[in-house]
Amino acid sequence: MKDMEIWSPCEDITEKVKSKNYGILVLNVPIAFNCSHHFLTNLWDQAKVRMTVDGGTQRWLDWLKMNNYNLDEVRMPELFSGDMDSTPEATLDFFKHTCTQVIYTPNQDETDFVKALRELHKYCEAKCIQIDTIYALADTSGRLDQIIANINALYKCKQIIGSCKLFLLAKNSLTWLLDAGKHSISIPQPLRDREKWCALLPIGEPCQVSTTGLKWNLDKQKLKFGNLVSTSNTYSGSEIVTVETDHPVVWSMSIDNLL
Ligand SMILES: Cc1ncc(C[n+]2csc(CCOP(=O)(O)OP(=O)(O)O)c2C)c(N)n1
Ligand SMILES: O=c1ccn([C@@H]2O[C@H](COP(=O)(O)O)[C@@H](O)[C@H]2O)c(=O)[nH]1
Repeated sequence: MKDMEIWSPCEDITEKVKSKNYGILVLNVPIAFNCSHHFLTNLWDQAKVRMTVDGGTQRWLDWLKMNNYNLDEVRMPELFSGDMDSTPEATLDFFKHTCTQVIYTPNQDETDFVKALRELHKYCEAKCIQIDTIYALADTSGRLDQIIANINALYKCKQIIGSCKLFLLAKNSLTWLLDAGKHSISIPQPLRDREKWCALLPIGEPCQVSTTGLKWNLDKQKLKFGNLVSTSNTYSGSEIVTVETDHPVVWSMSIDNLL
């Protein structure tokens, strides 16, 4: 187990320069970021590998058109996968004339998201592309089953993408899994100053957690559904939040006004 896992994803996505070793994946969710559209196109353009997942492909094309991008001038995804139940025939046809690899993943025992992670990993291995991070555009509104399935993907992804980190990036939140052990999470000043929300969610299993840097810290307390779950928490002002947990726990934080 590592001594302390260091996280600074807010800085990474806003500065977009710290690590360019990331992949981006567009799920079938509304692309409704409150930010300037340059943020998204930049995140897309600078990725080492781009992927759209089933209905996410149409969402991405529609978003580009809505923002007046010329499709001939935009980088197409390297990969587009799914069981294709949400993709119009015309969109599949469109991709036949591009360099995008279209991968049909019909298995109905896993979500298109999880299957996409597997395909992305295979692609990177085959092309010797090194990525250490994947941002999945995964808005947290709408279907509760899919929201939970997307969180389940955080739990499953280690078996699929190894040590590569997976973040669910929504228009106003960033969510990822903290493994058992110690973590240091860097909190940008605007989030601390505005006392934006953060949460520790023991979704997979109960866990014993200690924290520093939060308004409502935990001291070897058990987080468990049906008992204590740390929601609507916020920051005490410290630049760093530390979390020590004996089992994996989901960390979610507001990124309102950051992008
Ligand atoms: C016990 C069990 N419950 C439910 C399912 C059904 N199931 C799980 S994942 C999956 C595929 C979901 O596909 P995805 O494209 O991710 O979502 P969709 O929008 O089509 O629901 C299906 C059908 C199953 N195979 N096993
Ligand atoms: O309401 C939704 C629908 C879908 N997702 C995510 O997108 C992929 C692909 O979905 P399709 O419906 O097959 O196009 C799915 O696996 C989910 O991860 C979602 O988050 N919310």
